[in-house]
Amino acid sequence: MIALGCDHGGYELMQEVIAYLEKEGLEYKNFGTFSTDAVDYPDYGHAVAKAILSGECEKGILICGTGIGISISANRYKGIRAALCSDCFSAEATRLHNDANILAMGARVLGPGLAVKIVDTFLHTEFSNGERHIRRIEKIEEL
Ligand SMILES: O=C(CO)[C@H](O)[C@H](O)COP(=O)(O)O
Repeated sequence: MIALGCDHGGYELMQEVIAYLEKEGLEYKNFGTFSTDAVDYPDYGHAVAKAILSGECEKGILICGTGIGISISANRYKGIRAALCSDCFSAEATRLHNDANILAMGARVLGPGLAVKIVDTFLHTEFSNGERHIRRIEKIEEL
């Protein structure tokens, strides 16, 4: 199950992401927002982080205008590794190396075609399980 969260800046791009997930038959739970009415991005970053930490969802996708505020919000939670990506190389690398559990994107940064490719890359790349990467992730989680 993939947890989705966005603010008003990310709402329209999230509709493209949802269309992709539905086409691929991937299950998701949408924590909102559900319109372009102005909201506060931390509310959605927190909701998606909590859904992952509770075990309800395995991964998350967060979108705000830049992707910055909503990823900062999610990364306040121990055990959350939210990666802000604007390219497919980073989306692949953050799964392989960081075992990122949330993909964050900026709707005012990316076009929908690239954003959907980034989502596809993120969701279809497994953690490498490399010893050095595990050691580094454990150091992140120590704090
Ligand atoms: O990118 C964001 C946070 O990092 C927000 O989407 C952005 O700050 C919203 O701005 P506004 O209220 O002016 O639409």
